[in-house]
Parts: sequence; C-alpha cells; structure tokens
Amino acid sequence: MTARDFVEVSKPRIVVVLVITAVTSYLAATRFDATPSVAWDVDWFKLGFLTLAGALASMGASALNHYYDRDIDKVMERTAKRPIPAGRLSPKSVLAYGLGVSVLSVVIAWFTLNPMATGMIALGIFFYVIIYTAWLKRNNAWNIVIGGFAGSAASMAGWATVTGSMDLLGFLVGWLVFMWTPPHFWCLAIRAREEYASVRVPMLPVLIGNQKTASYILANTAILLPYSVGLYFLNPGPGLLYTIIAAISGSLMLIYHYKLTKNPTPEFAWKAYKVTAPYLVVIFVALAVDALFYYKIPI
Ligand code: HEM
Ligand SMILES: CC(C)=CCC/C(C)=C/CC/C(C)=C/COP(=O)(O)OP(=O)(O)O
Repeated sequence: MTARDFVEVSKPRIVVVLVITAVTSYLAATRFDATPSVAWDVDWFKLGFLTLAGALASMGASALNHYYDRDIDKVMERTAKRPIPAGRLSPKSVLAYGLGVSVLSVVIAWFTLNPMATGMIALGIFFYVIIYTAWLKRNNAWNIVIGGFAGSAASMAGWATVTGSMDLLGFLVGWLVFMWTPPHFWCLAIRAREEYASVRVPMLPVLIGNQKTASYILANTAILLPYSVGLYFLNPGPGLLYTIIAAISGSLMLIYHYKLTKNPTPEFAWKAYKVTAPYLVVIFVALAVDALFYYKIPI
C-alpha cells in the first residue's frame, strides 16, 4: 500500500482535464457575470477552492469506481494491473478513501463556494458513481451517454461558482462535455471490444460492432461541431476567438472520425481516442481566453 497506488485509483489524468473544464468555465463566466467589470474578475479564494473541491470530487468518485469495478477490472487486460486487482490496495481501503475524499469535496465546496456549485459537484459524483458505474455501465448500451452528464457537472460547477446559479449559457457550455463523451469513449471501446464482451459489459461496439459504432461516433461529432460553433449566436454568447478555434478543432476531429468509419480498426480507434482529450482542453481554454479579449477588445 503506497501513496502512488492511491494516486492511481484517483485517475489523475482525468482529474486534470476535469479541473481544466471547471476553471476555464469559471473564467468564461466572469464575462457574463451580472456586474462585469474587468477581464477575469477572479476571486482567487473561490477559484482555489473550486479547484480543490473539483479535484477531490473527481478523485473520490474515481476511487469508488475502482472499488465497484474490481471484479471486472481483474479480468480485463487494460485494468488487471490496477491497485485492487493487483493486490496492492485492499478494497476496503479504496472504499474508505473514495468515500472520505468525496464527502470532503462536498463539505469544502459548501463552506467556500455556493449551493449551486456544491450541488453540481455532488451531482457529478452521484452521476459517475451511482448512475453510470453502479447502474448503467453493466446494464445499458447507452451507459456512457447518460453517464456522460457526470463530466458536464465539473464545468457547470465552475460556472455556478461565479454566477451562483445555472443560467442557460452555463448549462449549454457544460453540455459540450456531454456531447464530447461518446466519441471520447466509444473510440476506446472499439479497441477494447473483446475485453468488454468477456466481462459482459454492454458497451456499444459489443452490441453493434465496430463499423456501426464508428458511424455513431461520426454522427455524434457531426452534431458536436455545429453545436460548439453555434454557441456564438447566443445572446450573450462566446466570442469569435472561441468560435474559430472550436470550428477548426472540431473539423479536425470530424475528419479523424470520418476516417475511422473507413478504417474501424482498434489501432485507428486508439488514435481517434487520443485526440479527444486534447480537443476538449483546447475548446475550453479558448472559451476562457475569449473572455479576456472581450474586455480588452470589445467585439
Ligand atoms: C461516462 C463518461 C466517460 C467514460 C465512460 C470515460 C472512459 C474513459 C476510459 C475507459 C479511459 C481510459 C482509462 C485508462 O485505461 O487509463 C479514459 C481516459 C481518459 N478520460 Fe475519459 N471517460 C469519460 C468521461 C471523461 C471526462 C468527463 C473527462 C474529462 C473532462 C475524461 C477525460 C479522460 C482523460 C484525460 C483520459 C486519459 C486520456 C489519455 O490517456 O490520453 N473522461 N476515459
Ligand atoms: C464534478 C465531478 C466530480 C464529476 C465527476 C466526473 C468524472 C470523474 C467523470 C469521469 C468518468 C469516467 C472517467 C468514466 C470512466 O469510468 P470507467 O469505469 O468506464 O473507466 P475504466 O474502465 O477505465 O475504469
């Protein structure tokens, strides 16, 4: 039992990207705050505790996911070397860690942020651990689509930290993560199809095959692209900088996913999966930087 194992069950790479979506949503929201004054009108106390609470929530939820999935993780090659199946951590210690860190994240958010931001953080944990991991993952082919709302919760928590509420734009910005989740995961699921079949987890490629799943991925990205660009036309909405970057990065991802329909192999699906996290970071960073230009160069 080492600290390194507790870091691993926290899924640190996912924590980093989730926190990026929360912090960038916070910065973007300052542009639309009721009393906009200067760019990135940052309350560093709140931004710091949003980062801490968001990271702890993601870490705790991921640890509980490791605890619940320890039986199938032992069977799948991709996950067999993880701390619980490999015997480096006991299930009980990961359960205690996951519960403790998850509760701590909500308590910190409650005393430092506001009720709406706290609610979104709690909803993210609930959707990931209960709705996705415990209920849908092993029972429903649309598991990651519905469970994908968990990922939106981090962005919405960041937005709500500024506004104290969940306005339309804040919700639609968070919805970008929901729309992004299917291509993100289904590309990986094509590569891991046999493994998911061996543990009877009904991921889409297990049920309809790689070719059809690739078509679903392309269709999803073909909707995500105009959705992400279309936010520009809201009033208020993001500016040109974000919109141009969303159009370019989304088009590049669409080309990748079109090629995947012509070559739905595990090897190409892995490449298509690896571009999804960078895409999400790029559009959310663009959304935050766009807010900065808004005050400097009113467009
Ligand atoms: C229900 C929703 C989601 C599912 C089913 C899912 C599934 C996965 C899986 C299975 C992996 C590979 C993990 C591994 O083998 O190490 C992964 C990696 C990853 N996921 Fe997701 N994910 C979801 C949502 C998210 C969200 C919301 C984010 C961040 C906002 C995210 C960010 C990442 C990152 C950064 C990686 C590592 C990518 C890399 O190694 O290049 N995922 N995801
Ligand atoms: C605000 C807040 C805390 C939100 C939480 C959102 C969150 C942590 C989303 C991540 C979802 C995810 C990585 C699912 C993969 O689980 P899996 O079981 O399919 O992946 P695995 O097989 O690699 O374990």
